[in-house]
Amino acid sequence: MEKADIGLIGLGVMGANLALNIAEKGYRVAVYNRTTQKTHEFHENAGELKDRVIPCDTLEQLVGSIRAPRPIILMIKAGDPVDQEIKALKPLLMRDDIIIDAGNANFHDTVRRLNSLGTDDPTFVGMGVSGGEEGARHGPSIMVGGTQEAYDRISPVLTAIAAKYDGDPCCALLGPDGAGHFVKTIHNGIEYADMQMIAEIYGILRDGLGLSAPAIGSVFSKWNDGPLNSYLIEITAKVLLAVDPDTGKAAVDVILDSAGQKGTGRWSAIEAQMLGIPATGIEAAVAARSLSALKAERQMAEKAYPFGGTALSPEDRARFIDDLEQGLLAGKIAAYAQGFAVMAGASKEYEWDLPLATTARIWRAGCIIRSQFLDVIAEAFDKGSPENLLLAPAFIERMTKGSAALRKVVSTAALAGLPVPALSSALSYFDSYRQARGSANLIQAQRDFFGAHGFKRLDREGDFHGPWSSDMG
Ligand SMILES: NC(=O)C1=CN([C@@H]2O[C@H](COP(=O)(O)OP(=O)(O)OC[C@H]3O[C@@H](n4cnc5c(N)ncnc54)[C@H](OP(=O)(O)O)[C@@H]3O)[C@@H](O)[C@H]2O)C=CC1
Ligand SMILES: O=C(CO)[C@H](O)[C@H](O)COP(=O)(O)O
Repeated sequence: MEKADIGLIGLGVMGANLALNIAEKGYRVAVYNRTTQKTHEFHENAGELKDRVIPCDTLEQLVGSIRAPRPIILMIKAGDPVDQEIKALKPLLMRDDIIIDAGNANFHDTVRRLNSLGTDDPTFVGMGVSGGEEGARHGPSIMVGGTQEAYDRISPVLTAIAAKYDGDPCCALLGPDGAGHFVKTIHNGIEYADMQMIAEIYGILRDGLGLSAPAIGSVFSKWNDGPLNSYLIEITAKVLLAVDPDTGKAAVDVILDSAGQKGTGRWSAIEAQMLGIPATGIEAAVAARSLSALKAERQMAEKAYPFGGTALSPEDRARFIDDLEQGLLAGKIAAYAQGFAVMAGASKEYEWDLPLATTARIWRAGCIIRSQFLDVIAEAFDKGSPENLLLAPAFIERMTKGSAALRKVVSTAALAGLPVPALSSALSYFDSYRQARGSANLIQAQRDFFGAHGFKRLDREGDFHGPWSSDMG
């Protein structure tokens, strides 16, 4: 039997669709899944692509079915299963073979896995893949971390299966070792912030303006034709317009208001903190999901503190809805600026030389946060390396207009008692960032008072202590 060009382990949601995508692009793919029955069901259901799929019951069979040197994609649950699979594969593979971990790995694990391989072990590549089920099947965004040599060997198949934006594949080598998985993690952190801000706007429209789900769906649908145009806004409109077949109610109205999370958003916030880069939108979004999971406590708290806010009655409803659109755009700009700042910080810290314009370009199609807005970000990085996207000329005008709307949205929501943690964090980030003289001089004074930590002065060089003593009245 003709050997396969590539192997793939893990036929879950992502792996099965990625395997079909690979086969559709003309490659023969050998597949293996821990639960063997799934492998055969997958093969049986592969339709006209069946002839390009080689189902394997064992890892030995999988390795034997691929033409050497073998690229093997792991698309399984992140964490310990990846270590177990690498351990089982290693003795079966040669030095020139490549194991590609395409799951949502923590980049520290990727670096550790790479460092644990000896010179005679196979090559290891950490690869972030975004786009969910549909993206995996028809074209995801692919963020690769590894050596140029390994990338050159696997890029023909990766660029073939990746999403295309204006004909360009949304796939790139972003740096060595953990760079690809780091960028995917921050992609997800931005995804969290984007989704949270959209949810907050939905909350204002539902609880503040009293709009029904389909009416809110129509608002998002209209916004998708404007500057907010993006996959997330598009699916938000579709979700809000969908009907639950069992009850006839809006589908969104029968869903429990507790958000799940698998780790990448939290890792983004942790890495931002470790690097000392403010990423308040991502942090607020992660915390909001955690708070949403405290359903029982929230029910008790609502009894203890009955809703005291007032429902919104903006004199000009249409104008307020315009403010919501512009405010959401401003919040989104701040969140993306933070995400890119975290990547710039990591690039410096780990000497990755991350290509930020390329990163924005490969996010324009295929991934969950895809939008034309990323084209503007790519151009901003092409024109220079702004310290922060908020300083890029293309965003100054947008933010000047958008921040005024965001201020109205946040203040109106706060007075009405409606929670807007990510939107308000974006506004505070913007206000703090554009304030040349902040209030941290007082914090420095306090630190010096209680811990003799010292401070710098505005009017001379050096380290100083203040004129305070503990018995000061
Ligand atoms: N779903 C999504 O939208 C996206 C997911 N990802 C990432 O892709 C990876 C796969 O996700 P997804 O396809 O959604 O997950 P699924 O839950 O659909 O599938 C999980 C796969 O992992 C396998 N697996 C689980 N535990 C082990 C183990 N201990 N040893 C070997 N194999 C194991 C499962 O095998 P079995 O059938 O035997 O249980 C199955 O093939 C994850 O890292 C995920 O974070 C990345 C981008 C988007
Ligand atoms: O990587 C993804 C999208 O880009 C996955 O869908 C991931 O599971 C999303 O994260 P979470 O489950 O924490 O919401």
